[in-house]
Amino acid sequence: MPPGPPPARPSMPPRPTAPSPPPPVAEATQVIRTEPKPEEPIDMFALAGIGDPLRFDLSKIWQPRDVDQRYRVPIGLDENQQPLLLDLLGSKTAVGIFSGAEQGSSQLLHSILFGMAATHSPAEINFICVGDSYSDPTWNSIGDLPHAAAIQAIGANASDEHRITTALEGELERRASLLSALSTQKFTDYQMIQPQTQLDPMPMLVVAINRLSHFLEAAPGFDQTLRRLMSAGDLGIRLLFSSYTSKLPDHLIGMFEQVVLKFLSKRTSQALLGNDRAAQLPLGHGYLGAQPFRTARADLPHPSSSPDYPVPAYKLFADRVRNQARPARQLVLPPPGQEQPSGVDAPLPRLTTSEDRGFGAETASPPAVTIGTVDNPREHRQDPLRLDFTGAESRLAIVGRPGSGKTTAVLTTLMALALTSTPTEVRFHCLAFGGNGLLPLRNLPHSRAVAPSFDREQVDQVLAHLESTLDRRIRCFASEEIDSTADFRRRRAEADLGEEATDHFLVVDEWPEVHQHPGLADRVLRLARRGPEHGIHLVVTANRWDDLPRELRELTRGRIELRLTDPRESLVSTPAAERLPDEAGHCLHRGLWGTINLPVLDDDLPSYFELLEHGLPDDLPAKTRALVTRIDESWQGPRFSQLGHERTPADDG
Ligand SMILES: Nc1ncnc2c1ncn2[C@@H]1O[C@H](COP(=O)(O)OP(=O)(O)OP(=O)(O)O)[C@@H](O)[C@H]1O
Repeated sequence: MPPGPPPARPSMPPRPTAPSPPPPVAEATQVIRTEPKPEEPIDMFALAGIGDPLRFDLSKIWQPRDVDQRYRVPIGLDENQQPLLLDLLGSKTAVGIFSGAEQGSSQLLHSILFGMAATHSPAEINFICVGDSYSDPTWNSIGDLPHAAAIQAIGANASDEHRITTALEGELERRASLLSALSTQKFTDYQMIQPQTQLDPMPMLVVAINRLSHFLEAAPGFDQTLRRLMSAGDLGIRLLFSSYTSKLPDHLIGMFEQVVLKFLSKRTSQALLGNDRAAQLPLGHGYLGAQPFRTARADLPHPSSSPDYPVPAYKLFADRVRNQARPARQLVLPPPGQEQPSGVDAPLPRLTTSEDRGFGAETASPPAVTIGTVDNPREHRQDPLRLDFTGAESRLAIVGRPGSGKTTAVLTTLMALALTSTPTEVRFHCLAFGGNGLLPLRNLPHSRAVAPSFDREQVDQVLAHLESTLDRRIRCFASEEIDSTADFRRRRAEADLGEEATDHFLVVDEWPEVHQHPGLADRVLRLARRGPEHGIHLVVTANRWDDLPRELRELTRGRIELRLTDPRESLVSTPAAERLPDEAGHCLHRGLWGTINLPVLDDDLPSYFELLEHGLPDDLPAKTRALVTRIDESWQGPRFSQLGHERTPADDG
């Protein structure tokens, strides 16, 4: 946005022949302090009635207005030097501001948002600002306003468009369901009734789009959302866009109130106004419909600033109101992975050491753990990436290209289990076919085996042990009339069943290697079929879904899909897989984009700045081993034999 006042300009442009309605007068206009001379630039804050952004009375600016004054904002002065008001509750859903490139439409869009923020509290109006990657200057200081619900430039990042469109669609659904909860179809009626209810307030939401046609080129998928916004009914959402061209999507035609500023092209002027007057307009002049006016500006240098370093009034206004009101509901949160990765304990309650549970978090069985965070743009939230081994995730497949973070995801899952359950409650049996990544788990008191592929005897022993456990449980469940693992766990707490109700986890890291062991795939499949209902769970990893046998693919309803070599092979959604950043630890879980925590303590991770400079340290495996040692040393309960790693007298579970 060009700083400084506009050049001196001639008098008003001629009025077109079409008649225009008299402008309504807002309460705010009655407190204008100084009336600018025709040639003086018009300060938005003076026009809006709040005056000097350094001096206005914070307690007064957002006083509730009469119904007929609400959502009317001044945008400039008409030919009689009277404030010209834009009525956002008027009949049209959208307002389009047109000008040639750099001829003031983005600037007016920015100024109008500040005019709104100066006259309406964040409880009354919120903004979502979107644009192409060159739009950032148009949103200067908007992010500091408590009215800002989201600011999103759509650039090279494939997920940005999806996140903003999903967030808006979620907002449409949320508003529609709030309205229907009050059996009303009008947002203004909702606003009237809501204070007497427990329901959320519903501020007007202005979707501000900078350079609409450029934006739609960068974000073609947004067109569909635009269509929905325009046809959604009276949900209190208004579109405010700037455009350098008269060409617009069909569904906008006739749906917007038109502000036309200077154009160099007579043809565009003809298309918009039916004459070539926009081509004769001086900068800073325009038409609202047929009404000529001079535009107000929020970016005039404040008199207190030095001419060498002019500080625009909007910045001072934003600084004053920042944090001065409850901020708008944030509709787009920072994308996953924007911040530094978290450690395995980040989602856990405080870790302590106790005599009966060792080192870990005090949480109850049954086994379910949070191993990361997922983005839920439709609900405007981020949720824990939670694996529930009592349900769908009892059979879990972790699939992704080499280096996408599969082994790390397994480590984090098992470390999270080890920090939330004792070795009596959960036990791990790992076939470490994918390299040495799982070896640090060997010293966990929860691990019965971490068997490498070359140790055929150990691999066989792992399977034989689980098979006999399964067979024993099948008989035990029948004789004791146990109908579920929940029942099993409950009965364990109450009586001696002659069978430990431990949840066993068979982990097969790098599935294709099973084919090096004749008969192994069938044995694992049998455990996968019958195990979960008897507390025996399966975690498998593979580079591709096609590496898993069809039956196993169908059985594994728990799925973590990391970045695939070919996203078209996704079992979740190809577009979602294509949008996933090609960075280790980014995944899809239940259709949502998430990131997986690292298998080390949060305190052991570098600070954000260290991470920016040096990336992840090389000694993460050492830190995982240190955490394992800490858990091991703190465990004072019974120990069972560990295959290939005998350390303590056995009590075999
Ligand atoms: N959740 C994560 N967050 C940050 N970095 C990660 C994460 N997971 C893995 N990484 C990084 O990516 C590297 C590869 O991870 P990992 O060995 O787990 O991948 P993989 O898919 O098992 O690879 P392969 O198929 O080659 O065995 C690790 O060294 C680690 O630095």
